[in-house]
Amino acid sequence: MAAHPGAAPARVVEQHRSGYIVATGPGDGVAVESLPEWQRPPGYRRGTVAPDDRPAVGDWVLVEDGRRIVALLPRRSAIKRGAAGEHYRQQLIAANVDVAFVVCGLDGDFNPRRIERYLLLVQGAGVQPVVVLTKADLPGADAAAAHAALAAIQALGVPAVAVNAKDAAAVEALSPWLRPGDTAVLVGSSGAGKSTLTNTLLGVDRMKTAAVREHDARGRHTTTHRALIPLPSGACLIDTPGMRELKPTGEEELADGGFADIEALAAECRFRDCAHDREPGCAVRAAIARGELDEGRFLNYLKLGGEVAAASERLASRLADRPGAKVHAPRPRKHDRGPG
Ligand SMILES: Nc1nc2c(ncn2[C@@H]2O[C@H](COP(=O)(O)OP(=O)(O)OP(=O)(O)O)[C@@H](O)[C@H]2O)c(=O)[nH]1
Ligand SMILES: [Zn+2]
Repeated sequence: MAAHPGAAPARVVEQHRSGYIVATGPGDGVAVESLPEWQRPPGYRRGTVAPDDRPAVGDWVLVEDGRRIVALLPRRSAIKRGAAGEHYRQQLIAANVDVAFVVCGLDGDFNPRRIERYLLLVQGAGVQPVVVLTKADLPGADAAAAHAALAAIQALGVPAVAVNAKDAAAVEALSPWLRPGDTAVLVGSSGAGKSTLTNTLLGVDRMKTAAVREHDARGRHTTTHRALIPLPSGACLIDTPGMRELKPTGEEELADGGFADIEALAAECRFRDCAHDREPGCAVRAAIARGELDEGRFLNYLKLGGEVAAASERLASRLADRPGAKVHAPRPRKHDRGPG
């Protein structure tokens, strides 16, 4: 900020190919130019500016003359995903996110394995997860099962609530994580209730207001489908298409991502390289046999651990290919042996 005394901070609410829409307050938004090196020129050369060093939705930037970004301010969290393709790439989806609501319906689609996956991915981004079980009102939703699911998630130290996403009471249930200045995202599979919850959090009045503002003639850009949405509570909700398909980046930690208990058990196995299969003295198998560890969750731990390890390897070889590249190196794993 000292280098740009004439510039003012603003937050990125939309990202486009040629530039950004930034806002200095709820509901406003102006198109600004980005730094030339953040744009992809026609003959885009690899390694010009790493995607990580370009702003994404949720980032704070400095804007000069109200129309030109001159700097990207440091971010406190970043949601990235491993992008598919021949070469490993990381794609930055959202920045400065405080809380991720992991949305899962208590209907036939309820799947603890999927929740475990999202918890791991969210943790990798440095974001607080909160599990939101929707469709608690449906006759198909078994109250006892819902209760057990909530208790199991809370036992991992993760807050969890059950709601009817269509009911305004859901706003109250999520209010502890939607204080003024908080930034939230919704993740979860298709049909889980993310759009429904977004509409409920926005409130009907707010939606109407936004629609009216679209017609204002000040050249301001206001739409109802923007990527960063101010909520009536004073919190911000980031809703970008990329958010809906998260894959491990290779930077996740199984111990911090909801599997601390299994990692602790594995440390008790007789053999350091125990595959927890048929080895004697396996503490993991023993816990499963005693009914203290859910086998489905253990198998998911192996599966997710394999995905993280594979992504981590691709990230490492990517780094080796491009010594000068500014991609963050994976943190050393807590255990030098991967699961499985
Ligand atoms: N009764 C009831 N219906 C719900 C609830 N949450 C979602 N639904 C319904 O479930 C369907 C899917 O909800 P959406 O909000 O569109 O799901 P989504 O997560 O946004 O799905 P995608 O846009 O495909 O990612 C809709 O018909 C909703 O009305 C709930 O808590 N209770
Ligand atoms: Zn073992």
